[in-house]
Amino acid sequence: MPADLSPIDKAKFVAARRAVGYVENGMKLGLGTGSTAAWMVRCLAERIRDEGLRVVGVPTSTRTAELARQLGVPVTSLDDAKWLDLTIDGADEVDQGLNLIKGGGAALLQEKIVATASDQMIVIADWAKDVAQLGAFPLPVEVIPFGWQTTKALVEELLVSLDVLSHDVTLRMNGDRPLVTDEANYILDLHLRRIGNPRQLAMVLNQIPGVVENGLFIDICDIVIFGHSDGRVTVRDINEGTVEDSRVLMAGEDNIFADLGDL
Ligand SMILES: O=C(CO)[C@H](O)[C@H](O)COP(=O)(O)O
Repeated sequence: MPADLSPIDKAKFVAARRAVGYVENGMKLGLGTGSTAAWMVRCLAERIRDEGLRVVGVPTSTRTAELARQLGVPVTSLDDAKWLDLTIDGADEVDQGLNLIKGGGAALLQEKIVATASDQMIVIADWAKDVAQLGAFPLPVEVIPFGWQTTKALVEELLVSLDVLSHDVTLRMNGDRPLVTDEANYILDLHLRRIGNPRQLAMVLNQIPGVVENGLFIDICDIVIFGHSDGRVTVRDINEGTVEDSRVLMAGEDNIFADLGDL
């Protein structure tokens, strides 16, 4: 195990490891984006290598596609796969109703399309993403570059009318240039007070011309697996509440992180 693995990375790893346990032979999978999703791709590659697991994945970003190819996880397009059995992805915040804020990694558009085209979505996250109410994490909104400043003004006007704006809406930058998404769009980050009605906000944001999609995932996630740095996971199911709070067990090991070096 890398000696300097942070407590957060340990938590992400155990959540990913547990989620990959839900994967069955022959499944078509949505592969999320971000550092937690990258652990999931590594754990999936391990099962493909060690158990001969047969799956195909639809990546939600060029980053995830590259990682999957490097590690020998077969990939295809959503148009080829058409419908998926399961998507496993990270999140920036998760509330008690399993509503999410996503898009911290600027991949929310493909992530939402892929998760919506799946029978089931499992979110994997470290314990710090578990919140009572969404909104402390700035809400990402993908907008087309044409007229983005007008779109931003319309978004601000809406947020003021809903009384949820805490301070300015900002254009996400990559150095001294706007960050450009995989779909050649920009990202606005909305700094809000806590979001009282995420369903309403998600709907009205998408009515604004120039807005492509927002990072609120409502009624999409079925199960959340929160990892803890001591190797425990908390599993929360949308239908059954918290169904499990246990340590991730691996064959004959005292140290849950002992085989990280193989990934
Ligand atoms: O939504 C996302 C990318 O658009 C990520 O899933 C989210 O930002 C969580 O990332 P990480 O696992 O690195 O904390």
